[in-house]
Amino acid sequence: MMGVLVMAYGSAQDPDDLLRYYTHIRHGRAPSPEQLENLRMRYEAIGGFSPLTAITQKQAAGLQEALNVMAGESFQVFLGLKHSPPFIDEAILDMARAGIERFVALVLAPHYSTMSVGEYFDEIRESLARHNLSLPWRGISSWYQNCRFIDLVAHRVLKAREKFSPDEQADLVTIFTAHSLPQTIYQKGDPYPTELRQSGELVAEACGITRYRYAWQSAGRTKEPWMGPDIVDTVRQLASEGYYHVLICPIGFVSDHLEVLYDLDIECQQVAQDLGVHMERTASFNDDPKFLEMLAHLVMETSQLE
Ligand SMILES: CC1=C(CCC(=O)O)c2cc3nc(cc4[nH]c(cc5[nH]c(cc1n2)c(C)c5CCC(=O)O)c(CCC(=O)O)c4C)C(CCC(=O)O)=C3C
Ligand SMILES: [Fe+2]
Repeated sequence: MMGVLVMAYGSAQDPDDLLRYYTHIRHGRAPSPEQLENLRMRYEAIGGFSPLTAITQKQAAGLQEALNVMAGESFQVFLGLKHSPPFIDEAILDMARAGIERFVALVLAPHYSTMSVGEYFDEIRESLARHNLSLPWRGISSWYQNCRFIDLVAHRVLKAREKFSPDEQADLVTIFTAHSLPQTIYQKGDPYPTELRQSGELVAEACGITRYRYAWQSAGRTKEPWMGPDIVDTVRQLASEGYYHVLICPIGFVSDHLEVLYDLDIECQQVAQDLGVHMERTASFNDDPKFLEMLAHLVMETSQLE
């Protein structure tokens, strides 16, 4: 039996879990009361708390089903989250207890950065060492180039374009976004910025669109500089250039969560409306069976590599 360790960010369980969650994201440093209150307000604006963990659980269950159909029950999926239970460390222990001898590690984020996917892989190494386990494993660093993924995103882009009239579509600008990171990744030669560009190019080519841009979203509220251009500034910039129809494709994310439901649908949408910009975004994959089939293919292909 091959283990599949599916990993994602995790979200607060309920409003009472917010301080613990925020402190965990900040590597153990508690946020100030103002920072906490600000975060609480953002969660309240999307209905109290994030749907992320529930969606991630459905994705893991759907991936297990797809693997069962395609590979005859030779894979067992385990879920490990970065910042909330079930933690990656618990999933590693569960795998060992289940007698798993080797596993594929998959992060539910398509692009690689040392500060995103790299940290999930670090957590696996630390957990294995902590428990004196020596399971061989293969991490899927990134999967933004996977042609099935590109086709699925292209399909979502074409679908979302239908929300604009044919005239508006002729004028429409598509913006591909991913989570911003501190600018220190530029000095480290991190592949993340290039990977976002490549994924956008591939999708644009697949849908036959030529007017598109890139932006970073959801930059942290810290003093250090984060990667730009920011999505909100980009929408302002486009309006100043005379573009009033904008489609955002948050290609760096595969679920609905705070970054999508608040940062795009509320914060960025408000700025767009104030400017008279018609803004839409592509729908998240969530537990779309086609998306989970794509992940199943990816896992099977990776498990067959020597
Ligand atoms: C690369 C990356 C991804 C994408 C890859 C991946 O998915 O792994 C991602 C996703 C997400 N980030 C999320 C939430 C948050 N991230 C924060 C803060 C931060 N993110 C960072 C990086 C990333 N984050 C970093 C370097 C910080 C600063 C830490 C510090 O301060 O040292 C904060 C703190 C407050 C704020 O800054 O807004 C929150 C609440 C949620 C879930 C929201 C929900 O519950 O629905 C999701 C999916
Ligand atoms: Fe984050």
